[in-house]
Amino acid sequence: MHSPVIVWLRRDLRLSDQAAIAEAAGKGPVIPVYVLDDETPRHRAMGGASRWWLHHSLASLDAALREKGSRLILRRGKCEDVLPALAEETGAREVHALHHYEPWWRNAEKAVGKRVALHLHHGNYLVPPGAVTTGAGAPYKIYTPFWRALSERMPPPEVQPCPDAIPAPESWVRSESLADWNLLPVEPDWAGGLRDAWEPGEDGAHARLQAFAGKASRYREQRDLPSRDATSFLSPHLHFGEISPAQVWHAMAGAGGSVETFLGEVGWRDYAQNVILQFPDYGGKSAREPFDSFPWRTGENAEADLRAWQQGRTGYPIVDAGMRQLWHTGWMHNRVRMIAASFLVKHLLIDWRRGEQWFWDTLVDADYASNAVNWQWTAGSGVDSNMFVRIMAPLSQSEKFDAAAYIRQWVPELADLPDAEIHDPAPMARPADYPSRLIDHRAARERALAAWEQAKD
Ligand SMILES: Cc1cc2nc3c(=O)[nH]c(=O)nc-3n(C[C@H](O)[C@H](O)[C@H](O)COP(=O)(O)OP(=O)(O)OC[C@H]3O[C@@H](n4cnc5c(N)ncnc54)[C@H](O)[C@@H]3O)c2cc1C
Repeated sequence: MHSPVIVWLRRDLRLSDQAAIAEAAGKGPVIPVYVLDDETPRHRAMGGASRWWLHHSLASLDAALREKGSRLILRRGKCEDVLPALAEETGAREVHALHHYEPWWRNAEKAVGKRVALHLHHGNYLVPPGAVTTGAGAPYKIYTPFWRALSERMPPPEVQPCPDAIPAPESWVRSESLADWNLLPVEPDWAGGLRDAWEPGEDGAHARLQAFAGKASRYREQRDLPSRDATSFLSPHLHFGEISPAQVWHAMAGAGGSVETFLGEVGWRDYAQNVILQFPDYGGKSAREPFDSFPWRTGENAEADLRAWQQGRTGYPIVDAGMRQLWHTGWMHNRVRMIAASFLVKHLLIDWRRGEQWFWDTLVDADYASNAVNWQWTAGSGVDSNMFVRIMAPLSQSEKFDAAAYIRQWVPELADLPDAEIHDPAPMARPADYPSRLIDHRAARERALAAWEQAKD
């Protein structure tokens, strides 16, 4: 009998197109393990919405493994301690895993690799991060040339099906209980909206992919309209690796119409990871110098404004609709993410890191790379942008992208207002339970530009 092989699962919770599982299944009995690690140095503990998702995704993966004659072993602790201990306990000589690029995962991979034979495979990005370089061999900092170079390497490799059976060891080692990990909220149970909106797991991911198939060809025309469900809703599934980007690519590439624009967005995910590989601290450190001494607002009033933003009570309907959609479902439409993020940073002059943290805690697709890159892009503090002075006007954005139905759905206090008024209700038209604006747009703009003048000197 061959000695068993451990498969270390992280953000790659699927059985198909999963190179670590495919490789291990060809070598001997497989022990799939998920380690809940909040302890590895610089590890960013998952936020509440991500933990909710993780619970259900692990349950779904365990059920899928059991159909293949296997099961999922759960352990908690530092990966660099847990995995060598598990190898010793089971007699496993090898650990197989997919590459991950968050700084804490790279630390953990180094530490684990010193104590047990660790084999890392690709498969969570269209192209392995770091592999797309300029002619001179340097990594790209800007999306457009990055995407052009990446496109030349498409299509991605063919998708690998799930092995027919995953060989099991003679006996199973102890697993911790998922329920004991307390990943789900209890008091209060705020996850009702998440339960209604999502089906975590590989089946849920493929159901989303199928539902999107009929819409992909009209993506460019409709993706900015928050009142339509015109995007794929694949982000949490891609984040947790319940579906691979290669599977998404191969399923969609032939859809015709403007599907190229959609594939380009999937490429943003690769781009963001490419930035994190170059700047591992990007989630907490602005890439541009003026932002080190930026006069962000702090103190009681700023904290009250931050809370109003988090609760969707800024008095700007499009911002409030987005923030309430986020709280209720763990997801927000991309155009509205841009508007809401810009509003926090420029209208309220609150440090982008406070917004990044809130999104980290509340998004089901919270992703270190995509979140940080998009927040820094919006703030103008990123390697790829210098746009602080481009201040989005929430009201005209709301009109331009026809957000009336979206606002009615998420801000029911305003549901009776006609389209012409709903984007910017006049003081007399505001229902008593809807707040007045935290700050007037023009005053906010002037304050932001003055702050920028001060920071850049
Ligand atoms: C301030 C801000 C924070 C964000 N934080 C995150 C985050 O934590 N996690 C996250 O996955 N996305 C984040 N995004 C990007 C984007 O909003 C979401 O990926 C998208 O809304 C998810 O919806 P969808 O799956 O329907 O996307 P679709 O439009 O269907 O796009 C398909 C896939 O492409 C990827 N993608 C699309 N747009 C982007 C983008 N701008 N950057 C990186 N990848 C992209 C996602 O994986 C997405 O699932 C953020 C955007 C902003 C402006």
